[in-house]
Amino acid sequence: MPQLTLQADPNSKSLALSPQKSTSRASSSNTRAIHTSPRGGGGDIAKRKAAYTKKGDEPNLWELHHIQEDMAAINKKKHFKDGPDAKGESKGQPDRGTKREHSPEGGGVAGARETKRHKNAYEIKGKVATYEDAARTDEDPPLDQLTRLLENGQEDVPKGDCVVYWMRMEDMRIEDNTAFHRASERAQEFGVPLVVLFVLSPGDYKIHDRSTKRIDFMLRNLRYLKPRLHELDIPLHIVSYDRRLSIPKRLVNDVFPSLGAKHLFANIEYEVDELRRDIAVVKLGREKGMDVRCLHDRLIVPPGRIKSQAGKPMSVFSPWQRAWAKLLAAEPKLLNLSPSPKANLESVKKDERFAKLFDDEIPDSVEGFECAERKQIAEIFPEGTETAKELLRRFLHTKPRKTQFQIVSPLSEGAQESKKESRVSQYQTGRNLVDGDNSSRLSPYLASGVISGRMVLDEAKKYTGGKLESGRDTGVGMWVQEVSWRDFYNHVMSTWPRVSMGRPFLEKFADVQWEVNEEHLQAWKDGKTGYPIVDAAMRACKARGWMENRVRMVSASFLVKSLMLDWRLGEKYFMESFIDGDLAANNGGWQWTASTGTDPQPYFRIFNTLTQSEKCDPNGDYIRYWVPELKNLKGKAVHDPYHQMPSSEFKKLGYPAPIVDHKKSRERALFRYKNVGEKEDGS
Ligand SMILES: Cc1cc2nc3c(=O)[nH]c(=O)nc-3n(C[C@H](O)[C@H](O)[C@H](O)COP(=O)(O)OP(=O)(O)OC[C@H]3O[C@@H](n4cnc5c(N)ncnc54)[C@H](O)[C@@H]3O)c2cc1C
Repeated sequence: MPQLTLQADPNSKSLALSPQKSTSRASSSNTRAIHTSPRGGGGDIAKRKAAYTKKGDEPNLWELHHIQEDMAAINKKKHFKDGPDAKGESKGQPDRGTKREHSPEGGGVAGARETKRHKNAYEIKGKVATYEDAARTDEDPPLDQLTRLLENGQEDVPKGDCVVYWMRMEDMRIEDNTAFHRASERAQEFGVPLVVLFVLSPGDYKIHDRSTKRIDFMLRNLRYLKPRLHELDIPLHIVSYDRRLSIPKRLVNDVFPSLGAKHLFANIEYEVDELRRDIAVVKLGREKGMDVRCLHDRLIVPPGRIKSQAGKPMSVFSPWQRAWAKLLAAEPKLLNLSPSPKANLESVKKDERFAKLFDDEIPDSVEGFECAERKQIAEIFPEGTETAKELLRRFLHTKPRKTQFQIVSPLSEGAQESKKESRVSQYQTGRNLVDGDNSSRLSPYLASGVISGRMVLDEAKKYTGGKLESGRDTGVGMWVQEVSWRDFYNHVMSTWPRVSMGRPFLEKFADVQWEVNEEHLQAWKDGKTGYPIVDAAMRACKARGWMENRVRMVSASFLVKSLMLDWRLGEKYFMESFIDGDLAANNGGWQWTASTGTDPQPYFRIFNTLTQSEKCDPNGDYIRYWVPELKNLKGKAVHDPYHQMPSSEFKKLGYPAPIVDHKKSRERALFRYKNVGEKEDGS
């Protein structure tokens, strides 16, 4: 199979125009705006404009959009100077009126407060948006901008020679796919072929910290889809652009005209960069007389639908979740599945322009994202919607299996059918255990859209005789609640995009003082902290690209509260490692853990790693499997060998001693959260 190499993109000079390097953090966020200076200045913008003019480049709307946005920000400087009203808001429901508050929560504004400012590890690498940049983005979130743009649709667009559905790496399925279905309807109405477009964008993958496992999973799913699309005589057209900012222009100027396409359909991705890209596509497309439709599909309830009684967005999960369940009861059509797309006429192959697309090759790998463990990962997470459906079926109808946390196929034989003792029926307790397949393992499939949230809840509904349960008193109800967390964190990210720009939701914690300790960071990544449950989880993460929820929380908490390392370092590492890496969920999980997020774990509640270990892995099987140095230990010693064994015996294990003392590190964390901006030694 061919290997994808990065293509130079002559049309994308716009990248060179920005003097600020975009960063992986920016990725999901604000590529040009992320820098360490606390006050982004107009000088940068003037330079960028000058560079833009000097190069005599054709207008690139996306870049212009960024520049205009910055200009607008300067004009609004007065507005920002005073900082947000620290008292004005009730918890989690900032004003979303015409003049939005930019600090979601009272309690201090990073950068505005005079604190002893120590550079944090992450900031040194230039990964965190300034308070102002984030505030500006929150004030008029890109999703709102896109929505406004789409409200004034393009009228009377000629039908063109085909309709294009642009499949993204988050909606890789044929069934229940809103944009695919609507594109198919339009193609049928016009009597023209439907083409599926997939854009490979290594530049995006780099900047967005994509893992090799996730990119490989994406390619495997493309390979799964291609023959299924061909059965419908629908070609899968693959293009590749390394320079992500050039994508709108390349598609609108080159790809769509070459296909004679006037109508484009896509599902919305809620990350800031992706929204900005789509805004540019809509604008550029309209300039060329195209009709571009961006549709809600990813979530069960589209962002913005759930508001408090006062009409404000909600940031506390429990009331939000109740409103979510109430809305689904009132509008069950939100759960309706879209019909699958119809086949093209076979004559599509008579037109040379479309015929050749059937030969488009899916690369074996993307340069820079070769997955060394591909075979193993493909065994643990086989691709395809049919697999996802079978995993869901097994979760609902078969018993948990103790060996399923290992490197084994989830489709292996031996799963015993049982409704009464099925995994979902035991989910209330099972979800906190790591020594078996107690949860669904569907996160990679949901993150890549191989199966939809609606499809998943449709089965949950069937399981309970047609009524969707979402209360905590049954296993299935509790599981549905977990699925709603996915919606919730996407709502949060769409409403307060600041969270995806390296900013804490609670700005009052922006200046918590982190340690800068590369050795500790590396020990955490390598699973060599001397805390067995953390080490087991981190080694499992490396081997499988996946972790059970409980150990995601434990290992994240260990990084933040025990090692006192910046949560953004952990967030980035998880994204770079996970096959299910998803910005909204990952950021939500990290900000919860770091006590900086919406509805977070209070900062004074610090996980005791040892207690957590004994609860989530009661027999120590998970630890023994993933940390072979401890495989022969009996009883409780496996959770805490350093303290439970004579030192001479411990030394023989070849396993590290704990790199921090739990009690001392706990006190340190409490001090630093309580006294933001300070270190306990006054340094
Ligand atoms: C620090 C941290 C980082 C995380 N990073 C990610 C990530 O990158 N991608 C990701 O999909 N999940 C992430 N999660 C959430 C959660 O850990 C995983 O979704 C879950 O472990 C996946 O296992 P499962 O599919 O068996 O889940 P199940 O328990 O079977 O739940 C079903 C589905 O609900 C959704 N879900 C469950 N819990 C959450 C949650 N807390 N937040 C959002 N969605 C949820 C997932 O799509 C999941 O597949 C993170 C959690 C933490 C604490």
